[in-house]
Amino acid sequence: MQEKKMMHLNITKDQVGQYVFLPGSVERAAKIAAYFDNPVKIAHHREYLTYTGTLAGVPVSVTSTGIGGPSAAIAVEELYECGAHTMMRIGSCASTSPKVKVGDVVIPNGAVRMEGTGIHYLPEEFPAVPDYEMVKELEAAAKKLDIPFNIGVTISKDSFYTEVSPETKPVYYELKNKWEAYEKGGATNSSMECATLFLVAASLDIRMSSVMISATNYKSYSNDDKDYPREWEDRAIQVGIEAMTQIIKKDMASR
Ligand SMILES: O=P(O)(O)O[C@H]1O[C@H](CO)[C@@H](O)[C@H]1O
Ligand SMILES: O=c1cc[nH]c(=O)[nH]1
Repeated sequence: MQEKKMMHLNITKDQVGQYVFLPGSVERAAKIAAYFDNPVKIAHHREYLTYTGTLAGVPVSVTSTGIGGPSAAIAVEELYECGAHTMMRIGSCASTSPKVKVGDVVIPNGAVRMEGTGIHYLPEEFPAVPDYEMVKELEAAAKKLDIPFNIGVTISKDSFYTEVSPETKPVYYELKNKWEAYEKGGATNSSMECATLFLVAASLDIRMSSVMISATNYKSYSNDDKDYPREWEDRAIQVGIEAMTQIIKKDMASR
């Protein structure tokens, strides 16, 4: 009988590793795969581009998740069904604090749930947090590579332009108050998938974390592609690859 192929990712169980990187963008998936040994393109269906290779001799994969929680949740569910148990978002984010400069690496230790997919998994009072051991490995990797980093609360929102230009939106009164409150609460950055990923992972009892590159300086938004700091993306990728390699090695040693 032909093996089941997942409906959205177009992958089968034997085609992916148990350790998976989750960038938002398709382009970043290819960049991450370039760090694997023997990367092979597995499938590209909708926003989901998957490569599999090895790190420390163990099969690893990367799957792009597209933009936002709904598509990211689908990726995690289908990868989990194919056997993955340890996943890491390698993303980009916006700084919401003077503590985070453009090009800094950000490692979330919790996420504001300004998103809708997570409520389909766990009630609103449940915290969206990454796996603690993975956060520690990411911190160690950033220190080892001497890359400037911030560990802090990330804001996960379902909409891009309500943060970039909130004053143009009918519910500005609410957006303004919320963003001010998040900043006062010490949130250091924002992006669009972390809370969902942390909550879906909690509901499946698998490990999830995130490492991101700050694409903006505090309060200096630009939606002009020429201002996007692609040259810094490799920093987040390097930290993620190093941390995942150490996680794999520790897992192998404790078997
Ligand atoms: O660069 P990625 O990983 O896609 O992350 C960020 O970029 C997209 C918005 O431009 C959202 O997906 C946001 O989370
Ligand atoms: O400005 C940005 C950059 C990345 N991700 C976001 O959500 N916003």
